Amino acid sequence: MTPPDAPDGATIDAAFTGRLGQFQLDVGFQVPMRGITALFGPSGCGKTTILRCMAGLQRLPGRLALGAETWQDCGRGVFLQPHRRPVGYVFQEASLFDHLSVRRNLTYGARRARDGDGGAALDFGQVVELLGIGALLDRAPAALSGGERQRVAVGRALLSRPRLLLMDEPLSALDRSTKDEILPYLEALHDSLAIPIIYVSHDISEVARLADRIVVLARGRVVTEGPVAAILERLDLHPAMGRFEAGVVLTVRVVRHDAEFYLTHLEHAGQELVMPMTDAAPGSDIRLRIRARDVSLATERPTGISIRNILSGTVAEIVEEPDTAFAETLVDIGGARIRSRVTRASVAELGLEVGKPVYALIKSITFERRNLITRAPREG
Ligand SMILES: Nc1ncnc2c1ncn2[C@@H]1O[C@H](COP(=O)(O)OP(=O)(O)OP(=O)(O)O)[C@@H](O)[C@H]1O
Repeated sequence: MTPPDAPDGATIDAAFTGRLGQFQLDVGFQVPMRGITALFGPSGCGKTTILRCMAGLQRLPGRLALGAETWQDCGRGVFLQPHRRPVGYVFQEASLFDHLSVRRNLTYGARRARDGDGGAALDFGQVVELLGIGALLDRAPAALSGGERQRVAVGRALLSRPRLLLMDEPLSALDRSTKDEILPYLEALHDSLAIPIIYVSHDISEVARLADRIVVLARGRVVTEGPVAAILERLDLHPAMGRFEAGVVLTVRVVRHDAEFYLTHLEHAGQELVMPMTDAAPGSDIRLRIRARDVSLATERPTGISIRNILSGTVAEIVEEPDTAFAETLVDIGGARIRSRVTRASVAELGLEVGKPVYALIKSITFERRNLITRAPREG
């Protein structure tokens, strides 16, 4: 299945300004018309409102263009009504018709598309295969698990032949293990679809795993926007990004598998890493997420230590957090950077400063399978 890709350089250009009760929205962003763009930010920052504006469900002054197609331009009196916008919308809770089978729920979406406006066409069989819902077709929605319901909701949205897929915290109502079950399907969507996805989430590990780009929001405004790897290594975004889950994504090459110890050996810029065995093929690139709190620093290469991943690098940045015990550091390991959260006391004791050679110590165990993507990130 190789749907046509968006024309090179085509962008989604969105800008909305307006007041809703006490809330003031004033946002503008331009993102590639391909891949997954995450809208990330704390509760109440305006993520859902932006999606609703994009779908035309909320009418605020502004502008929305997909490539050469303008859906809204208040300056020119253009406002495409919601039912005329070829948008697939997936909500937190799948809103399926309970009296229809899964098959009829899916074809309901497909029927709507016949007099629709085109969009990246996927046929019924392709959608069913992509989402692994073939065995569910004759069931009633009441007989589905939460994860299965969400997959059917995504399938229904896709069969409406959207030109834009809007997903509003599609995993947040699911428990951890159901999330893990559904994430690979969302990754598959990313890899097979030409349809751009705007993905709302306040879970940074989900965003790190799925998204190509992040628009960081706070209090109705865009704090910053850019490729996921570049945004995640920014130490100055603490207030907007949260501390506990802070970390980076690192693209590494799979070198070989070690069946005896059940490990996979990886390589990044000439340095070796290991992780619990994955099924990714040797030679392929995978994406790891490494949390700052899982990385320690040493000024000499330690010996007699159980940690397998010891990467040499130099300190690129240090941000001490006033009135706390902690400092965030960025270590350049040759082309990529790793974040490490250490105490300010360690910074002082080890004499850490920009340019100082250090070793970043990462426990193998932190490379969890759910933090993996078997592809290199697309950066537009
Ligand atoms: N129609 C409305 N009238 C008044 N206030 C509104 C309206 N719609 C949204 N708001 C307010 O706008 C703010 C942003 O809401 P929004 O749902 O977009 O946030 P969010 O970032 O999606 O939050 P969450 O992550 O909790 O879903 C909130 O303070 C909300 O109460």
